[in-house]
Amino acid sequence: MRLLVATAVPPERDAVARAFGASGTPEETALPGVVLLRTPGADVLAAGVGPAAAASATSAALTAARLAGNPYDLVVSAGIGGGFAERAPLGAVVVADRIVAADLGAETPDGFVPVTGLGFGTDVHLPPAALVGAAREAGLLPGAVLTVSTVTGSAARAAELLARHPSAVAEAMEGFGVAEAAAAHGVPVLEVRAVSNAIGPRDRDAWRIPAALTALTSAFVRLAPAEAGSPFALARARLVP
Ligand SMILES: O=C(O)c1cccc(C(=O)CC[C@H]2O[C@@H](n3cnc4c(=O)[nH]cnc43)[C@H](O)[C@@H]2O)c1
Repeated sequence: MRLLVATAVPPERDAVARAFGASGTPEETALPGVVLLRTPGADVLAAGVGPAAAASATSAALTAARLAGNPYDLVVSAGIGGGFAERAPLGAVVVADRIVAADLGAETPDGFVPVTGLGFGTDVHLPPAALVGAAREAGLLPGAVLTVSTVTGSAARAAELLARHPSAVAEAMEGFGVAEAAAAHGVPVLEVRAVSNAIGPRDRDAWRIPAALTALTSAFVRLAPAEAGSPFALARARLVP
């Protein structure tokens, strides 16, 4: 199973790498357009914050692997995220059954129109149901995960997003970019987010980042061991003939 995990910042990257047995300072490999941390179970990258950086670095990694004759089987967008209150509490880990570009579109006098309503592209990617099911069995909470370029900072904006996406459990800033890159390469995608903060009025002091990073490591320990019966291995058996 060749697994690529795309995070935003180095603490998230290292939290994922720990689950794959990386300790100390794992070796970094610089490729054109991306730096990879190679661990025994996955290649992990820190792309920077936002969907553009995520898409760029993920695409660079996918291209390099394909050209080397060793393509990835699965790409996972991972990190911390905001959780919608009463759905995804602090410390919960969610898995996206829909990866949604929640603010890609146009504002009109009648409200937000998604990019698809303008006649362009797509605004949602669907991770394979088998993989979402395997993650649910491993204790992750499934639901739509919204990709936003601006962190939600008010109750009104949180309510607006929930009205448009009733199944949303969380928001973050990279998933859709990672998913666009994966789709362009024909590779399945998943998004995993550990909830560090509640979505709503901004209160940075209330973010629980260390606890979320610990929960992220623990979720990957459950998802990704090398044994044949692990969720990722089972998913690979279902996804890759
Ligand atoms: O300061 C630190 O130690 C630290 C460690 C790990 C991560 C961070 C970040 O600031 C990560 C930014 C990253 O987090 C996602 N995120 C988290 N909460 C939200 C949210 O409520 N709305 C949108 N995105 C959120 C996002 O994907 C950022 O890239 C700091």
